[in-house]
Amino acid sequence: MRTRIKMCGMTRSEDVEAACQAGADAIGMIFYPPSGRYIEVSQAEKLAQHVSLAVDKVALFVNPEVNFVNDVVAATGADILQFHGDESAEFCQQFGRRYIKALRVKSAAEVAEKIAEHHQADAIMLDAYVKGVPGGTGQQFDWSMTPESIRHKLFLAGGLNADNVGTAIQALRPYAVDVAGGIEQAPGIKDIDKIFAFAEAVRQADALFIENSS
Ligand SMILES: O=C(O)c1ccccc1N[C@@H]1O[C@H](COP(=O)(O)O)[C@@H](O)[C@H]1O
Repeated sequence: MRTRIKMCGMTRSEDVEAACQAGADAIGMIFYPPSGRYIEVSQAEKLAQHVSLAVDKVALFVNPEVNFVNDVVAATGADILQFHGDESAEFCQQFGRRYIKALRVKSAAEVAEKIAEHHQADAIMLDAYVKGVPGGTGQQFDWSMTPESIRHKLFLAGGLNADNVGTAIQALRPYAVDVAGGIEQAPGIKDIDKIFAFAEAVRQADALFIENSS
């Protein structure tokens, strides 16, 4: 299995195109106004037109209004919704779209409880817990708190970059890795070299697995 790649927090068309060229499987757009990576719906509508055919468009929200989610989906054609706040399972399911439920890792017990609550989510993202900030902090969490049972639908996030993503893949074998800050020069402004380096580091880690298992 190859590790899927989601590159998140896109604000510029050239970054979207570079991510698609580098081999990203999904592109994330952030609809959480306090984020330095936030984009308006009208901007996202234009950005979505630069996403390659087989690359999923992910719309990220933190405790959004229902109408706002519907507006974003209508404007961007988002394939996948990512809920990064305290949304209930019922809330996430009502849109009839595939969705990723992001959980911030505070304790193993709490993660287990939330995974059980969100067992119908298409994917679970684990990200670092930082008080008062819902995500995109550039911080890593203690990977040993990752339950084995969700590896097949795990999006690993939190402080990943080209230097540490290989170690993360070796340690956890997640379904996908998710990155925002690790491919940037400033919030929302991606660095093309870092985009390609990240994708290459993932490919190298996957190749090592194939090599070691043959
Ligand atoms: O990136 C943000 O600003 C953000 C804001 C609110 C919720 C989630 C957010 N980002 C998500 O967090 C991951 C990890 O970010 P990083 O690599 O540690 O910088 C990011 O990929 C988004 O999925």
